Amino acid sequence: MRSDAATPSARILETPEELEAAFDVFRIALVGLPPLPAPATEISEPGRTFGGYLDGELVGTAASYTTHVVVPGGARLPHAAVTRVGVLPTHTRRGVARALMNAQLTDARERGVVIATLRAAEGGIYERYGYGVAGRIELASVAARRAVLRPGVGGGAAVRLARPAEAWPLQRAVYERIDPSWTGAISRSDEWWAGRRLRVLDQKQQYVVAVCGPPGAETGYVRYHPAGDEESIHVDDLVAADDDARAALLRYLFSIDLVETVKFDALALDDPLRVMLVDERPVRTDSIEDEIWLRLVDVPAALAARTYRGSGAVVVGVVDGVVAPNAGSYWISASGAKPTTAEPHLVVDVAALGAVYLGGTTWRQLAAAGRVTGDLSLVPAADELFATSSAPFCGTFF
Ligand SMILES: CC(=O)SCCNC(=O)CCNC(=O)[C@H](O)C(C)(C)COP(=O)(O)OP(=O)(O)OC[C@H]1O[C@@H](n2cnc3c(N)ncnc32)[C@H](O)[C@@H]1OP(=O)(O)O
Repeated sequence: MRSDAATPSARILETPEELEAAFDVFRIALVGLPPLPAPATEISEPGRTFGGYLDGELVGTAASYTTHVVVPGGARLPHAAVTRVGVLPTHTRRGVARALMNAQLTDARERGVVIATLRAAEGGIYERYGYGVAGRIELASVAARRAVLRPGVGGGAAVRLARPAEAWPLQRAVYERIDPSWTGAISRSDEWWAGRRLRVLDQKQQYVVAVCGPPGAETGYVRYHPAGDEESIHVDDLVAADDDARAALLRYLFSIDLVETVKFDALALDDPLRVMLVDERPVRTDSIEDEIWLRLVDVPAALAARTYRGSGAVVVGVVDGVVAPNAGSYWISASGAKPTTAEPHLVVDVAALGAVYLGGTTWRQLAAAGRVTGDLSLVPAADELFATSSAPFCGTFF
């Protein structure tokens, strides 16, 4: 029964029954998600699933995986991969998601998490909770027959198909051996792997895993599945230790008989694919979408952990309406970032700072959007400081 006066609350769920109930809430909220073909405990990190309550009834949920994220300069920071946020359609717009996000943020801070990221179902939801778009991906279709790699491209390593029994342990072993170090990469937890495997087995039974490199020392893999029509494949996951391994996997994908189109569901915006081809026109952008929504959970720690470039210095003022210790001024130069009592040159809210943190959104773009105030003549200096040599990219969906 609806009671408009009810105040939403959130708490950590512990028992298997509570976790099942939370998954059911998420399944109903995310219209169309099939039931989980295994106990929810298999995909839920203990202590990381929150329940949202109204009138004592479980009506919402939010969960996370504990991993690390790579930030500019290569540091790996404690990270919460936020996932499965949902509120029953009968109880939306009454503050349940806000209660969940705030409880999750407080808990993450207490555990020493520095950054939280998520993948948003809709673009209009998460900025209010302090998340900004820090990285974007390209979805692209490649006409396989016309995709010819340049003669100078490597990729001589042999590619073999993983046997069904080894496919999942092998993907994980290769990912962990590579230990991705690009800006935006994250580690993948036990529960993430369990969840991914269950979903793929449930929905994409015809998936194939191909690996390259010598057995026991593989340097990359690609997992793909046939698309709806019979002449296309979707690349779900492609991980390579280096350019050579990546080229070997691409060469394989473009040479599969009967496959006219290879669809990539997530390429970094500066992926070298086009440039590797003799003719780049077989690559067509289907869309560019937000990938990494980033929330700075601990602003001083996050700012201190990444590197900066150039010779300038700016004092950035940060506004954070939820996490009071994040608010304040930070002196940022190539020698580092630290809190200061100086007057800020540029002022942003924590979501805008999250957007520029990995270098995937620029201060100039924020300024054009009216999201920076202060002495805007220092925007180019801020951009020089925050510039990175590669576009942020995660490549892990959660
Ligand atoms: C990381 C992920 O898991 S992505 C998947 C997210 N889940 C879904 O999309 C499933 C379907 N949707 C839902 O379950 C819910 O609508 C949620 C979780 C998105 C929001 O839950 P609610 O409890 O309705 O949000 P809540 O009442 O706390 O709203 C907070 C604010 O967000 C706004 N808001 C909530 N959902 C939306 C939306 N879909 N679009 C725009 N604004 C929204 C509310 O209007 C409110 O605004 P205000 O702060 O200006 O008052």
